[in-house]
Amino acid sequence: MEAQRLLSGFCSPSPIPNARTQYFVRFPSPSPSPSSSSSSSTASFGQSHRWVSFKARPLSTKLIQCRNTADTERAEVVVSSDKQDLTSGIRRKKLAVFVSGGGSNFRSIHEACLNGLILGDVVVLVASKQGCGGADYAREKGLPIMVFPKTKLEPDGISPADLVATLRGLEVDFVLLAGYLKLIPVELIQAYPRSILNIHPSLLPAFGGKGHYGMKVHKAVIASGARYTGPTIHFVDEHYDTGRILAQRVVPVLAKDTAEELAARVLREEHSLYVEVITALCEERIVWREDGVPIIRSKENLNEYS
Ligand SMILES: Nc1nc2c(c(=O)[nH]1)N[C@@H](CN(C=O)c1ccc(C(=O)N[C@@H](CCC(=O)O)C(=O)O)cc1)CN2
Ligand SMILES: NCC(=O)N[C@@H]1O[C@H](COP(=O)([O-])[O-])[C@@H](O)[C@H]1O
Repeated sequence: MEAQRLLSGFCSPSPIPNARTQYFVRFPSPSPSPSSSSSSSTASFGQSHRWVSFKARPLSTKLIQCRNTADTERAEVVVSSDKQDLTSGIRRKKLAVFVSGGGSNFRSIHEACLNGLILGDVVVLVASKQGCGGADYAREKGLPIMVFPKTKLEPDGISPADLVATLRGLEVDFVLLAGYLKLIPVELIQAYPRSILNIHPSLLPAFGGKGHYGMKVHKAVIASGARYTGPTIHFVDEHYDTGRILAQRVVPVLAKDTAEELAARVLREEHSLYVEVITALCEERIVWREDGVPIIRSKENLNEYS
């Protein structure tokens, strides 16, 4: 067995298993060979009042998870060599992104899919108008584009029924609104329950609803004297900005901020927050509390939520 490296890892099982708990360390299975033993083995653990420290022989440790089992007589420590191990067995998701403007969130999401951060792929862009930055980026990347809805200015736009049918035909798992400025129809809401997210540039429910979009939001925040703002990511229901809040991030409003300066500061946090949330969504780490509030389970520790 390779020289063991002391890897002081800690996990706080909750509830604390009793002293008789037997811990199992599960390593990624080595390349299959007739002699390879099972990848699980017991290991010696010190157990203090709240923490368990353990030795493990990591292949190349990046992530350690403490998983409680239903059986309080045993808790499992998963020493994983990389993210893939922790998401192995989870299917890559198909994403549809909806835009109306510049598309910087769309670009950020697409890049995170390409670089492996997000366990998913953008399979279609839906734009409210052909002539927007998001559509330009999709054309540059060779992504399919649909225009929705059909309007006088966009006669090639499709109907709600065709939108749903096309997304279903593409086997889209999640719909991500990223600066989309039209009302999502009830047909799509019903076809994709708990599967449509939107990002809004204020801390909802403040500064949300009809008429609250883009720079209008930042101007209203500054005019109100609010000292804090920030992006909100929420599930989409039939009305503007009233769906269940999933994630928020606080951004300071500075005394001499212009709306443009504030918008830029919030947008940077949007890019980071949306990629983090979509990563969790595609890794099936969204959990719905009994009161209907969605929360995100930590990747590193299955007992932590945000
Ligand atoms: N069913 C839903 N559809 C949409 C939601 C939602 O929560 N439920 N979110 C919006 C995005 N959004 C805020 O995050 C938002 C976008 C646009 C408006 C708005 O007032 N739009 C104007 C039209 C603007 C235009 O066409 O240029 C309007 O309806 O009069 C408010 C909030 C996306 N869809
Ligand atoms: N109410 C919806 C709304 O105002 N959305 C906002 O539009 C901008 C789109 O930027 P992007 O096109 O560069 O991603 C983003 O700031 C997003 O929060």
